[in-house]
Amino acid sequence: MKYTPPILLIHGGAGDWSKRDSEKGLREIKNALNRGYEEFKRGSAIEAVVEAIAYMEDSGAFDAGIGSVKNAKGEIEMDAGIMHGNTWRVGAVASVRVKNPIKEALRVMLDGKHVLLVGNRGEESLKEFLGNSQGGDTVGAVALDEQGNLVAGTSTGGISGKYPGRVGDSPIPGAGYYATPRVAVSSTGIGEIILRVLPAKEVDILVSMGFSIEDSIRSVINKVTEMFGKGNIGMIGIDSKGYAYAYYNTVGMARGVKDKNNEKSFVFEGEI
Ligand SMILES: NC(=O)C[C@H](N)C(=O)O
Repeated sequence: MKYTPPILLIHGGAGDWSKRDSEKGLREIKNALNRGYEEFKRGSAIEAVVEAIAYMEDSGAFDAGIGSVKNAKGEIEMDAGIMHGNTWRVGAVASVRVKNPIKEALRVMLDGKHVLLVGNRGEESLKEFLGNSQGGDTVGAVALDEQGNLVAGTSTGGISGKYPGRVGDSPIPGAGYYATPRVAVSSTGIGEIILRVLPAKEVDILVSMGFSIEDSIRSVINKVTEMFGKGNIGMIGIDSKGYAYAYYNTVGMARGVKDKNNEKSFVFEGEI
């Protein structure tokens, strides 16, 4: 459906939400949506995306920030990335242990020298928060502001029991997120599949060929389902005209959208 900028569309992960606290997930999606949307008053799509994701990292209801799942050694290692579509600027961090990985990713993007930094570089330790995982899922946000800025970001604790040092799709542009002058997209699901398919990049290619954001996201996810079966991917996306869409092949995906006149959020059925 078409929305009026400024628009914020977020997700709290695709997965089996029948086994999680979906009411809490939905409540926290609404809070994150409102927290991020506030930023449009003073900031741009960048601040809206970062603050919505930082809220979800701090919530504990999702597999990101303090809610991150643990690796095989019982430690938290998080990945995050952000991209500003209009300028192709991008910043990401992988295998970090900081309070808000999305803010670290933003620092990498604003610094501009590199795209992806790996490992801890002496930031605030998350040790005191270890063990807060409530089994939620990866978080992401996409936004289009009134100036036409398209921004996408994703943040995750990865996959429970992963090998130490494992990096998923979430900090990789074209996989866990992607933004161009045409679209902003965030993915969630099994990183080992998403890294093979690069669905966020594919959505931009399809939109550049003239397909709608809805058809593009649907066809990429249907392709993943054909190749790898169900239960492994969800995506949200927005285009430069304000068309927004969310789709997944899992049992649910926490998600929500907000503009001046609309606010919607769902975990299970519901059309963005
Ligand atoms: N739940 C997720 O979306 C996990 C994330 N895509 C990863 O594989 O690291």
